[in-house]
Amino acid sequence: MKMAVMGAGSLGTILGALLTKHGYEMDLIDVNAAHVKALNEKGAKIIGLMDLVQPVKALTPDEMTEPYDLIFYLTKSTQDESALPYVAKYLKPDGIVITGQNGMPEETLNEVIGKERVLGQITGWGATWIEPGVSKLTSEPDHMTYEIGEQDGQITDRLRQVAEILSKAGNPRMLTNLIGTRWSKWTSNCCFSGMSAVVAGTFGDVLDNPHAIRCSAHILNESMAIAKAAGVTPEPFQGDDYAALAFTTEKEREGNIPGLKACVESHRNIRTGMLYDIEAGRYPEIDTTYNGVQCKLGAKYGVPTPVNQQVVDIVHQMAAGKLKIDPANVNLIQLPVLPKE
Ligand SMILES: NC(=O)C1=CN([C@@H]2O[C@H](COP(=O)(O)OP(=O)(O)OC[C@H]3O[C@@H](n4cnc5c(N)ncnc54)[C@H](OP(=O)(O)O)[C@@H]3O)[C@@H](O)[C@H]2O)C=CC1
Ligand SMILES: CC(C)(CO)C(=O)C(=O)O
Repeated sequence: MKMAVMGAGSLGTILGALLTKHGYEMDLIDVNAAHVKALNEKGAKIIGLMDLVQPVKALTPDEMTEPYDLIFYLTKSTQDESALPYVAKYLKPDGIVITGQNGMPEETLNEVIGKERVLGQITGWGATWIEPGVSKLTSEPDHMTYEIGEQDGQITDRLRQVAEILSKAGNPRMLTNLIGTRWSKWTSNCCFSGMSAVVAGTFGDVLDNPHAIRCSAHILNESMAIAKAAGVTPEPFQGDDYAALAFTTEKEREGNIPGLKACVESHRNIRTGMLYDIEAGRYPEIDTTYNGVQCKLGAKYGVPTPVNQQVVDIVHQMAAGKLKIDPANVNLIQLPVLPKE
């Protein structure tokens, strides 16, 4: 079986290295020529919570020649436009692509690749690209989870086959409600990655700021209202029932905040990749993965998203250099007034 990781960055370098180590024929494909060179010459070096140097085969998209049976798709959503045409061109007619991106990425892939060839993967671990050839694993290796599913919820032979492959790089679980599980992770990302950008800090900085965590709670509320309007049943994610944290009154919101905080307490050191992107002068995933998608879906289903919209506006202004990367930006967000109880 001929396989590739498309977008061998933070996550993809590690996934590609681990699958290569277990004997799979893997190509690590990435636009960063210096990274590709280092991977080929020195191997993939994994640091942080894993210590591994693994010889790998890497190439740039322009060097692709052979069709693939299975492609793990791990570029950022802001790179879809440049990466997906290569996936479409080099995927066998009966091949599959599985997207491990955050957000709700399947729809975008369906349009370019065709729904019948697209599977979804919720990546439950983190990594940071350090320099050419090097990626840092930021989650414990035994917490490297992959929740994978067919878009129609069937447990198929090909899904089992992907689970078998991913079992060599962590712990896969097959889902019958991919979108329901995605919804909860996506909600969590919008609450904490979105607000991590606004507070110019870590998830812990969001947790410790009373106004910021209330903003996160309202983002969750908007997301759950959209799920209801869209007919989606959110599933618990990593044991946390985000849907149960929705509220209608101020009293309920305050009562639910400790539960919301508990969902990410163990991730308090994470700083959203959107901040790194803004600092590096790159456009962040706000419109294509995080709160901007909430606003688009809210508009589609007639659900107001005032807090998500303010997060999007602030991140846009930060990315355009019109607002400083400053924790005080959180004070710009105004919350909707709720009945007291
Ligand atoms: N990092 C994490 O901890 C987690 C990330 N995710 C999600 O997974 C996805 C990937 O994230 P992450 O690994 O951090 O992203 P990275 O930016 O680290 O990796 C993406 C890689 O794709 C490369 N790339 C860009 N354009 C193309 C192209 N046209 N063809 C091939 N490669 C390309 C990038 O190169 P260059 O940098 O030069 O543009 C980069 O090396 C995102 O959706 C993210 O939200 C999900 C869970 C955890
Ligand atoms: C939260 C995290 C680090 C992983 O899901 C992420 O992808 C982001 O905010 O950029």
